Amino acid sequence: MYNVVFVLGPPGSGKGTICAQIQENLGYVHLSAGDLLRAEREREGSQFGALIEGHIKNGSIVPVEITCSLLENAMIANKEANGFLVDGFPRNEDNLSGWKKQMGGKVNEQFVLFLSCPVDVCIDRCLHRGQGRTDDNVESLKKRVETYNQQTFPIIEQYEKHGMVREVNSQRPISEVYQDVVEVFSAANQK
Ligand SMILES: Nc1ncnc2c1ncn2[C@@H]1O[C@H](COP(=O)(O)OP(=O)(O)O)[C@@H](O)[C@H]1O
Ligand SMILES: O=c1ccn([C@@H]2O[C@H](COP(=O)(O)OP(=O)(O)O)[C@@H](O)[C@H]2O)c(=O)[nH]1
Ligand SMILES: [Mg+2]
Repeated sequence: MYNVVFVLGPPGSGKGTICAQIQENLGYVHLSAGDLLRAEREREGSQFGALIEGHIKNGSIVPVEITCSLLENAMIANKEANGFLVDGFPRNEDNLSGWKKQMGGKVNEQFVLFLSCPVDVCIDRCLHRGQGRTDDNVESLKKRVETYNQQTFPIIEQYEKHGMVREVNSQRPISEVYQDVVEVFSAANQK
């Protein structure tokens, strides 16, 4: 059984930043669904490059079969990890049902780390992220936020109903956010 922590929050809430620090210090392996999709988009011979880029630019969600397989392959390649930080997934109902179908019997879902941050702050961070992403522009960001509000937040609410959500306010300096996140992990791993 793989231990899994889902890390969710609006675009720019700091998911990647916090996951990198957790990976560094707590032995979890960081799997960013967005990074895996961008790598697949660039992979020579991939049949999915154009489809992935279309969704990324449009702020819509790639079909779960593609994303989930990338995640599972990355988990298989890192069997020795204490657990996995699944960053930016599941983002909609299709993601959630596909994940349950493919991974249901293979994972122990520990909790959902929800980084909450006001949308205007998040958009501003993305516009200054400086990674040259094709979706860090005003037009794509508008669609990404809409997708987050309409499709991703309801997934967080579902997990909340099962008592699985740990919310941390990420509209604060990174060191303060990280401190609270470490406490969440400590509490979860004490059980
Ligand atoms: N707590 C924070 N305060 C200020 N800037 C932050 C904070 N966390 C992340 N950032 C910056 O905001 C941008 C988006 O962060 P990132 O981790 O890529 O977010 P996400 O993966 O949720 O989209 C990056 O440039 C990052 O350096
Ligand atoms: O499970 C996922 C994760 C990401 N994406 C796509 O990849 C984009 C960028 O996702 P990422 O998590 O990298 O963005 P972030 O929230 O970190 O800014 C999203 O808008 C989606 O189009 C997707 O389709 N499925
Ligand atoms: Mg990210």
